[in-house]
Amino acid sequence: MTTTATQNPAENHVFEADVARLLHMMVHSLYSDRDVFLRELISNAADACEKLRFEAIATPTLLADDTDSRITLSLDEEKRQLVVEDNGIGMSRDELIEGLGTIARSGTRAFMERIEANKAGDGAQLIGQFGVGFYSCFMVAERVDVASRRAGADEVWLWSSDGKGSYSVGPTDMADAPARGTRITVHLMEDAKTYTSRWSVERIVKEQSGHVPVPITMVEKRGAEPIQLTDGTALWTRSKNDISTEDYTDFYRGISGQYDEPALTVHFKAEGRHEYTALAFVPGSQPFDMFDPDRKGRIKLYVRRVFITGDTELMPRYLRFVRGLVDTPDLPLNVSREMIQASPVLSAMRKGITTRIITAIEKLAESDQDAFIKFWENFGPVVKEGIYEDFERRLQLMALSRFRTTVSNDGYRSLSDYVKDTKPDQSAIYYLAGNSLDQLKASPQLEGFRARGIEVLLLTDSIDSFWVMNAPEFDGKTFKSITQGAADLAQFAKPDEEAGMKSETSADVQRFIAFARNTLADQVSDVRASDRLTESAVCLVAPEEGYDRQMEKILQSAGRLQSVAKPILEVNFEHPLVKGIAAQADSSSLREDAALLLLDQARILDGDKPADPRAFAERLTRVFQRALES
Ligand SMILES: Nc1ncnc2c1ncn2[C@@H]1O[C@H](COP(=O)(O)OP(=O)(O)OP(=O)(O)O)[C@@H](O)[C@H]1O
Repeated sequence: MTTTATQNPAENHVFEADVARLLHMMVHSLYSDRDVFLRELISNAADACEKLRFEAIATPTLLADDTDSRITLSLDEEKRQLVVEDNGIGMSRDELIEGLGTIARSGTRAFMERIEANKAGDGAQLIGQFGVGFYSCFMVAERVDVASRRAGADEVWLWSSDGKGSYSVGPTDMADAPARGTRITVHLMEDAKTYTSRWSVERIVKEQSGHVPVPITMVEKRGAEPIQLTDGTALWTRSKNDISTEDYTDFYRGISGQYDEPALTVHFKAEGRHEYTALAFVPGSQPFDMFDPDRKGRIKLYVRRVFITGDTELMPRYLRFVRGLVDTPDLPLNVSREMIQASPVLSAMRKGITTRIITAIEKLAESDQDAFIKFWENFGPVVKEGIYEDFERRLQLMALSRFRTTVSNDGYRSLSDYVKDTKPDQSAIYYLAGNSLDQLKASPQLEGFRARGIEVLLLTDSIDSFWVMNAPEFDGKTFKSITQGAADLAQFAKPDEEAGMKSETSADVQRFIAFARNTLADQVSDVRASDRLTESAVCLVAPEEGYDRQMEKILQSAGRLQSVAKPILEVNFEHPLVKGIAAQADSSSLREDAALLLLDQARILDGDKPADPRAFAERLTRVFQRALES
């Protein structure tokens, strides 16, 4: 039965609030690069053809006698129209409303915030990444009509909107829609006439959509012969020698939705027990949602050139920035999602691609320092998750990692660099973890290490605190936090002293330490003389057992620590202030204030607040008053 417009008039719908906001932004903020709308429509058309091929595996009748996928662009200069038509899966009424009236993806809010903040004017570059593709046609359209017929259905629906807040959906005549698939008629704005010009459209298609795996033809004007613009051959099936860098870049842009150049391209064919072809890219810049906990890998799975799913675990999480695809003849076409995840072919492919990508990164580190550092700055924080997660490859990933250290200045050091420059008898790789490099550099805990010329890794990524705890030895050296346990620095000489020389603790200092231990007993587990301080009077360290200071803070703020171990207050008995306080009689009321103030000072140096800000202020006032009176 054919449904006609007269039987059932179109209903009006208001766009979801987020869509309306997005449309407003499309038109007002992204105006500068309007060509992208065509890429987005073509990419949706190609996806629709791939979805149909996939559904047709189970239901071959969906294809009827029209088995070859195609995308056709028809231009009409007089009517100022551009039509993008595909013979793909098509959309039912509900799918039209769902697909073109709402925004399902959570990342869209982040996208809009970024556009609104107008950061680096990168809006157009973000369209593809955020998947807000279709709406981009309102950058050039006064009105858009989408006529669609879902494969196998005998209804045709027309969605129509001027992009100003509402749209209509209603049944339409068969004659107004393709026999299968979707026809999108873009009624162009006066200043967007260029999209009816053969040359413009041809240029944009070749530049932006040259590697879409569905052939694209163009009908220049009504009644003209169709011209083939691209042949839809899958790039990855061609020999590497026949593919230029530009070809790869275009393909990468299509698959990633990013506009940059790929930092690395890995294309290979595996033969032997499992056969597959992989084409994967490391992007040249960070995808916006790299740290989104829901973000999955973005490697598409094809079986004999048929797109099966984009939702497989073909990449370990710590390589989630890699984009690309794998095509294998070793899985059945009608493979289910569960079968895929459990399949040994999948794990073989995952292993194979992971190895190739890591090898390519290693080669980059050897061959092009600058490019490698750029890679590291973009993706290092994610790659380091692998040291924690990938038991098999953790040493390899540790060797790849680069760090800021107390001697790196503006550059980076590898662990091999570190180990090469360790002191004789230094058995540990020392590290200090925290939130910001500046704060770490100013940390009192570093003083004794600096004075002895011992390098310390400065770790600022949140994953750092995790992997260092589980990391195996690197080149025979263990990782040791300098905010935990004893520093044992006396074994290393300062430039002006001999190794093993320990200054004598005076009786006064010993007395003061005993007093402070007593006074601060409910706040610290110990007060002791420090060999890690040279300039500051005090610092806090964590006890030998348990977590270091930074890890404690991370776990505490995540609500994952039941009770926090009391820290140890280390006191620099060479410091004139400490000496002066220590010289006071035990009965002096200054001593109690001093002990408590020293503890709060250590807290502040650690980036924390005094335990009781009011009591802290009162104590400080008393000390000032005393100084003024004397
Ligand atoms: N030509 C088409 N044929 C069939 N469905 C379509 C077509 N164009 C759009 N759609 C549907 O509308 C939805 C929204 O499209 P839109 O371009 O806004 O985002 P997307 O394509 O899902 O995201 P991404 O750009 O990340 O692929 C699509 O997911 C698809 O379901």
